[in-house]
Amino acid sequence: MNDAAQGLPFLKGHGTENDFVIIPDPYGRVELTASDVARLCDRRAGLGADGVLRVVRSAAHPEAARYADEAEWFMDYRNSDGSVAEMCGNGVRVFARHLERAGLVDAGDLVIATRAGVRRVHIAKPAAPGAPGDITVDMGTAALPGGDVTVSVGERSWPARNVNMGNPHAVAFVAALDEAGHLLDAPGVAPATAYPEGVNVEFVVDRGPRHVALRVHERGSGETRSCGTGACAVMVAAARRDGLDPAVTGEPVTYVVDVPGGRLAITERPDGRVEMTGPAVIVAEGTVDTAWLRG
Ligand SMILES: N[C@@H](CCC[C@H](N)C(=O)O)C(=O)O
Repeated sequence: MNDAAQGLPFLKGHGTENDFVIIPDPYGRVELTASDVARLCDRRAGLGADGVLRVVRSAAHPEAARYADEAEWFMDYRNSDGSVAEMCGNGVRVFARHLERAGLVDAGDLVIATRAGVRRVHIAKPAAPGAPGDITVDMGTAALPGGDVTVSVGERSWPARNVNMGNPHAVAFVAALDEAGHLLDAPGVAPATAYPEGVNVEFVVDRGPRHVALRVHERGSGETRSCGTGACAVMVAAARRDGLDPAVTGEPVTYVVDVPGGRLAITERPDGRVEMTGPAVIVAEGTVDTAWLRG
């Protein structure tokens, strides 16, 4: 934290119940340590969230200055344990909703910088007053590193697909979502060399044609109610398992991906770009007591 700060303005929002504390910091003056982030995200002693989105002008952030001409705003995302991650799909939608609500951008098209590169975003106009439209994010292309991966919880294990959406995922198809138990701890993943930076793990079941449901254990946040990058990784893994590859057929493919906190629509296009559409809501705003945060 910046010692000069008297109180730290924040907002709270969520996308399919993946929830975030949002810290507006246009000039990059707020220094958030890992322990500050963990305190903010603490669900009993803090505000409670799966992660923090710091909203900084790209020009004011050393990791994003190179994007400043293209993307005015940089999403500085941290997991709830304070660790830094490259990308957060639900976070980008919530970040865009905050910018729109604050009057910093209009509905329509914008570009947001992330550690995984720039992401093109479309904010749909409200269908009716008070009914915010969905937000679509071009999530870039999925990388599918080869090699077998195995996910395990206790004595059980499942083959999984390694998918990178700017951040790392292991996608395991299971017979039932409760097979993986309570997910209090991070699932084991082998070989560990497949994920030198850690991994997000998705467990997936089929719900119908091009319709799946997932549970997720997120690196740095534990089990959450949704993961946007995870839903995209799952969609691509499910499509390949189903013998569908838009790059081969020339036709886009869309899957509905149910998450514990809602529903996302994910489309893979023939050029490999993956688009995610879903809701994003701001629910509160206020001021953090900086004496508490530093205490
Ligand atoms: N919930 C996010 C992903 C957040 C980052 C992830 N935990 C990681 O460490 O890679 C999403 O919606 O994509």
